[in-house]
Amino acid sequence: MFKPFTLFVFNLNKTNVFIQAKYATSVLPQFSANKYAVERKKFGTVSPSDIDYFKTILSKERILTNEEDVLPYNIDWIKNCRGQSQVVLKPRTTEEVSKILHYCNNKRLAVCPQGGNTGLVGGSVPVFDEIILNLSLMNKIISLDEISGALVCEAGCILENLDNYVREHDLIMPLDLGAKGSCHIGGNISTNAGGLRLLRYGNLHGSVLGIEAVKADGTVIDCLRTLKKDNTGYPLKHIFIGCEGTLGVITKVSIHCPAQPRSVSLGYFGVEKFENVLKLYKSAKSSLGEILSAFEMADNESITSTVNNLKLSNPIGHYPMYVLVESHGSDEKHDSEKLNRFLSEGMETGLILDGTVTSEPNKMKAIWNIRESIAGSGLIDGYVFKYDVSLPLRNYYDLVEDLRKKLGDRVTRVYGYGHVGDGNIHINVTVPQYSKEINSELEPYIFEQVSKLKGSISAEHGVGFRKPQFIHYSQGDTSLQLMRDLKRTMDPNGILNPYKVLPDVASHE
Ligand SMILES: O=C(O)CC[C@@H](O)C(=O)O
Ligand SMILES: [Zn+2]
Repeated sequence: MFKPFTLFVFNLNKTNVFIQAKYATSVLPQFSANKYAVERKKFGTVSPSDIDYFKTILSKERILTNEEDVLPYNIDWIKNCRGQSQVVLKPRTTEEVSKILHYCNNKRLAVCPQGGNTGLVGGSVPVFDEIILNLSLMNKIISLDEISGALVCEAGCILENLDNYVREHDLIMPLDLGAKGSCHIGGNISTNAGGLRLLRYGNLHGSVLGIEAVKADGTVIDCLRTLKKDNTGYPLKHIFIGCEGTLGVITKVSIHCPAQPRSVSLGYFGVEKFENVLKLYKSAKSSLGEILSAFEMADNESITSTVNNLKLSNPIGHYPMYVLVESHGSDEKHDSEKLNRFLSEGMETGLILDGTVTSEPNKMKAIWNIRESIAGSGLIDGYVFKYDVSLPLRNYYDLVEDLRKKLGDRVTRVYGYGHVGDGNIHINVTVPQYSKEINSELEPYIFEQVSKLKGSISAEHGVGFRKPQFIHYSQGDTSLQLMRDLKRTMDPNGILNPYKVLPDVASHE
């Protein structure tokens, strides 16, 4: 039976348990209700005979059909989107993924590939009743070359587990993000996740050495090399990096792990205004040079949200802006000389008003925890409108101030924080409950402003199903057409993660 898509908004009570659900909207904004119903009919609905077939591939306990068991896989972690899937499949091998997709493609059954389900744009949960293909059991580490740093593993490995593993071999993972304890490396790669240290270690297009992925028809594409250099034909692995599961399901990855830094320090500073944050960034680049591993900012509202809502303690007083500066180096003496120069310059010029610098792992963890908790802290206010944009640094913070003026006390908070070193700011607007009126003031306004400044409407979280109708603010017609052509070539029946990324390519006749 056809079940309509629901974009749910859950209100959270103070203990983080959702207590009620309200519809934000009943159809995807880019489709009229009629068009949507027509689109949806292009896919089949899972029947008992399909389940019987899946039982020939997967053992019983790896097929979830009980409504209660399936529910957590249908809802994204910010409890914003809720699909209506009837079944979760948990393959253990690439061969199983291939057989499942081959079957689904023939039967026109839509599939939503899912990793740790930590995405922020609804890309990892179904829209309707797509089959959820959850990769959590594909979590084996296959090999690690300690000399080259090439790690090969399955897509369902949790990022933090991989980091712990490679650290035993004096290496680290090249990416780190707040969701590290539950996100999967396959999900990170298929969304091209950025995170906290992109400034130092670059993005995943640079770190990923190889990929094994399964196409919609079940064909296994083996690009699982461990080479740094390989100019033989089109660089296919890049097609899967950031495709959000719409062109194929990543099953194995090979990734370059840098050496574990021997000396790490973290500074947390109070700053008077955003202009000074930029000056401090310039100074950090020149004083710290190659050891600068992260330069993050959070405004006062962001820190207040975390400290008040999550009851965390802030080791420094109240300031309009906060900055985190981290160094990864190999020589403690040399690194502290650089840090001292940065600090004394910052204090002499008044750019740093107050702060703390530490190399103690527990203290660094506590400071990072404040920064990493900002993303979830707004949920306690009720509903969070989240925007993840790239902007030229000189305009980085303007939109936050602009929105504060525009929205006034009709919202609970407007706050900005993010990865200054990457020109990527997260703007969060919180309200007690979802409001259509506020939504229409924010969108497309924010995207229009970002587009005018030649920024990106999604810096690192992807497009998912929240933003396809806005993708044109960042991509031109000819680029979009090429993306559609690529989708049609890779997935002619449109079964892979339909309604995500591209507008109007849910499926094709
Ligand atoms: O939730 C957000 O808006 C941002 C999440 C994440 O990318 C972060 O940098 O903390
Ligand atoms: Zn971020």
